[in-house]
Amino acid sequence: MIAQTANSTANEFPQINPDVCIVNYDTNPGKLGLHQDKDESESILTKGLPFISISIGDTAEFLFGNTRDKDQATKINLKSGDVLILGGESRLLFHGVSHVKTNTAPSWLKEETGIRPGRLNLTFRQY
Ligand SMILES: O=C(O)CCC(=O)C(=O)O
Ligand SMILES: [Fe+2]
Repeated sequence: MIAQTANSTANEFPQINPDVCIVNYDTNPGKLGLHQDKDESESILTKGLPFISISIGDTAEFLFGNTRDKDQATKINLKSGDVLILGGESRLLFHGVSHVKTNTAPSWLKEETGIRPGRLNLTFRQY
């Protein structure tokens, strides 16, 4: 299942103690080709410990699947405030961003924070 409540998802994956937060700011097109995240240690990957991606600002079209073929990948929108957790059997899925959708950030966020056009993405990882 892809979309779950935070509570049910949190209970399914082993907890991580992140030691790194990678911060990216993507403007349109913000393309990130399909890849697997395998830089973490063998033991982290073997246990399926998740990494966590938080999206703020403009919406990204996010792709994931079992191969590097973007035509076979599932597409979902990651909107501002969405939290994506890839762990367990999903830990080594191929994933990427096809594009960032211009001017899709919530208007309250733009007004209250002055955030620039684009998508702020934070990924928390344990190495
Ligand atoms: O943009 C995202 O939500 C995921 C980013 C990602 O896959 C990565 O940094 O390896
Ligand atoms: Fe990744």
